[in-house]
Amino acid sequence: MTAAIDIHDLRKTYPRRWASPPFEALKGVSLTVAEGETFGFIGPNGAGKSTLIKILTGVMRATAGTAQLFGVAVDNSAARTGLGYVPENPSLPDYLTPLEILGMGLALHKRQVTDKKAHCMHWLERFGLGDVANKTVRGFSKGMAQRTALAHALAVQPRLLILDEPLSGLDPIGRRDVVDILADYRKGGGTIFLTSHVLHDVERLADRFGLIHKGELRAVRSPAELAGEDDRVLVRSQGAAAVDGMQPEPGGRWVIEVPRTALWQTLRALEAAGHAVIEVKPTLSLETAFLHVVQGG
Ligand SMILES: Nc1ncnc2c1ncn2[C@@H]1O[C@H](COP(=O)(O)OP(=O)(O)OP(=O)(O)O)[C@@H](O)[C@H]1O
Repeated sequence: MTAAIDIHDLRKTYPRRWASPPFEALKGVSLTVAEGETFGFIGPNGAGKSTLIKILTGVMRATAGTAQLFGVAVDNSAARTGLGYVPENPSLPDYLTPLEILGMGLALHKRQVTDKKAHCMHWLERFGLGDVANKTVRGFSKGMAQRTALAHALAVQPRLLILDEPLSGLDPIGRRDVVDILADYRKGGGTIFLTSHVLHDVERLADRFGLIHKGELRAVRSPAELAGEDDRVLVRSQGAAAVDGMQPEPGGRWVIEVPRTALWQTLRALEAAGHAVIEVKPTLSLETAFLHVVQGG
C-alpha cells in the first residue's frame, strides 16, 4: 500500500539573513506514515516541526531530499488533493463567517455534499461554533479561530490531516473535545500527522511518536515502547495492614515504587495482606520516558 507520507533525507537550509549565517533547520529527516496511522511529531521550540510541515503542505520547498503524499511529490499541487491542513496560528479572512469559510473549503476541494449548509453546520456544531456560525470571525478569540480552522479542515472529509499545534490556544475542555473529534476521524480510517510541544496532549491519539531535536529525528516510538522503557512501576493500594516497604497515604491508601521484575511479588504480598489494588502504572510520564530515550541516544 502507498504510504500516506513518505519523507526521505529531507533537508532545509534557510539562507543567510543580514549578519546571520545560513541555518540548517532540517538535517536529513526520513520518515514514513502509513495510511490510517496517527503520527505525533514532538519537539521543543525551534526543533524544525513547522519547517517540515510547511514543506509537506507545499508552502515551502526543501533544500534537498524528497517528500511525497500518497505517492505524489509535494511540489506537485495534486499532492494536496484531499489534504486538510491547519497551520499554527491560522489566519482567517476576518470579513467572512465560519459558515462561509467552511463553504469555501468545500468548493476549493470540489467536495459534493447533498446539503452544503447542513454539512457545514454539523461540523461547526461539533466544534462548539453553532451559535456564531453567521457572525464574522473578526474579534474571535484564539481558541475560536483555531476551532473554526479545524472545522474547515475536517468538513472537507480529508484523507490526510496535517495539523501544526492543533491544541494550542484551546482551553482544557476545548482540548479534550478536539482530541475526541480527531480520535473519531482516526477511527473512520483517516490519517493524521500532528505536531505538539507537549506529548501529554497527544499521547491518547498517536500510534507512534517521532521526537525531533535540532533538525534531526532522534527517536520514533509507539506509546507501548515508551512505557516499556520505564523499568519502574508505581503500585497504589488500599488496606488496613502495613505491607513491607509501602508508604502510607491519607485515607488508608499505600504506595510503593518497585522494579518491573518485582511487580508480581509485590501484588502477591498485597493480596496476602488483604489490600485492594487501586492502580499500577509506569513511574515516568511518556514525556520523561521520551527525554530519557533522547538523552540516552
Ligand atoms: N524563514 C526563516 N528564516 C531563517 N530561519 C528560520 C526561518 N523559519 C524558521 N527558522 C529557524 O528554523 C528553526 C526551526 O524552526 P521551526 O519553526 O521549524 O521550529 P518549530 O519546531 O516549529 O518551533 P516552534 O515549536 O517554536 O513552532 C528555528 O531555529 C527557526 O529560528
